[in-house]
Amino acid sequence: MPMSFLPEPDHVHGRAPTIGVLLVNLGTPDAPTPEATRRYLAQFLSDPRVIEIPKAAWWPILHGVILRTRPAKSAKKYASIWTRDGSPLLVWTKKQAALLQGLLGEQGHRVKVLPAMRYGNPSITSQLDALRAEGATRVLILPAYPQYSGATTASVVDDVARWSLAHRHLPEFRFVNRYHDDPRYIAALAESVRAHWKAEGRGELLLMSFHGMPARTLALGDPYHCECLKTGRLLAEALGLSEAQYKVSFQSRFGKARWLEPYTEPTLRELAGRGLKSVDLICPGFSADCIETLEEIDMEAREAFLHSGGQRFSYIPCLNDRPAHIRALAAIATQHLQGWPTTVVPDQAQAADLARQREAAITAGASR
Ligand SMILES: C=CC1=C(C)c2cc3[nH]c(cc4nc(cc5[nH]c(cc1n2)c(C)c5CCC(=O)O)C(CCC(=O)O)=C4C)c(C)c3C=C
Ligand SMILES: [Fe+2]
Ligand SMILES: [Fe+2]
Repeated sequence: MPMSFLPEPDHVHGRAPTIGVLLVNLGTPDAPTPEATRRYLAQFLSDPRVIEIPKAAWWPILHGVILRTRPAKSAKKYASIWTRDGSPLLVWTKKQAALLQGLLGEQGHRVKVLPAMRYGNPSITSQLDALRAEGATRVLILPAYPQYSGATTASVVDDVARWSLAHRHLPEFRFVNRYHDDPRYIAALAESVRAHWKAEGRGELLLMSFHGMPARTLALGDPYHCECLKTGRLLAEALGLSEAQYKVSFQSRFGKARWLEPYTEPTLRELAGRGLKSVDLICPGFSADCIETLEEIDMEAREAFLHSGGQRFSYIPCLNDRPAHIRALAAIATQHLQGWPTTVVPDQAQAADLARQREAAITAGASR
């Protein structure tokens, strides 16, 4: 614990309390350059939730090898997907936050929704500061990870806890741990697949590729693998697919250890080798397109499939800003906001008026 806490903002009497929602995703470099990518990877890969290797063993590898070689390679990949407005992951997360605030507002919930990144910017800390400056007394943390994992969801909780360590008057926090089997999320995925099939035609198989994790995390009790499989099964059911018509795989292996299997790219090669000509690929665990989907899947995995005998590779984009996705997020947020006074609060004069009317109605009722 620190010896003292950061100064509190001046108390404002009678200010309507603000309710904040923080939509958090993983994070991304500030620019597609080796320097910015190095800063981002250094923060990301120093997180003990992400790399579960004792610091004494990991530090020399991270600083001596990985941060000397990977930033330049990753920066090139980032450059290949960068947009005029910046990194796709950040662009989508900002858009989702704005749309979510708009939809919740239309539904009568007055909340302030801000985007945040676990690594890089805008940081969770800076956005919690911003909410605090606006007088937020309650904050719902909504990690944009449908499937819970220690590396992602729990790491967001760690960061919120770190921010809390520096403050005296804490807002009330709530956390969404998962929504991997939420019917509205599954329906949004199914709708996106059907729309894609309608526009682009339908492949022989739907491959559902999730971000991987070290295989040992499953044995250690991480529910991630199980939740990915359940999302896959529910999506297949929603689409009426038989077991032969879909498959779940795991991508983005990092390091030399075994990760969750089957691996996406070898699976695609194998399927092509066995004569599969046409595949549709969706990444249901990513709520926004990012380097892992746009580069690793839609460029690298596509090439691997087509070079192994496949003829048609059709990538189904992430849910991004699709209306059904925003509706799902709004429904999930609303469920977790229950009991908090999000509905538009009348000002004090109006409130007094309403109270008088109510009083009069009760008196009138009693005298009848
Ligand atoms: C969606 C869930 C994710 C899990 C689970 C996850 C675990 C995990 N990731 C790494 C290493 C890297 N991931 C990288 C990028 C990245 N990862 C996720 C999501 C999950 N990661 C996203 C959304 C992104 C995209 C970021 C972007 O800017 O677009 C990267 C960086 C890219 C690269 O250099 O390849 C690394 C590294 C580990 C080790 C891990 C589990 C322990
Ligand atoms: Fe990752
Ligand atoms: Fe990757």
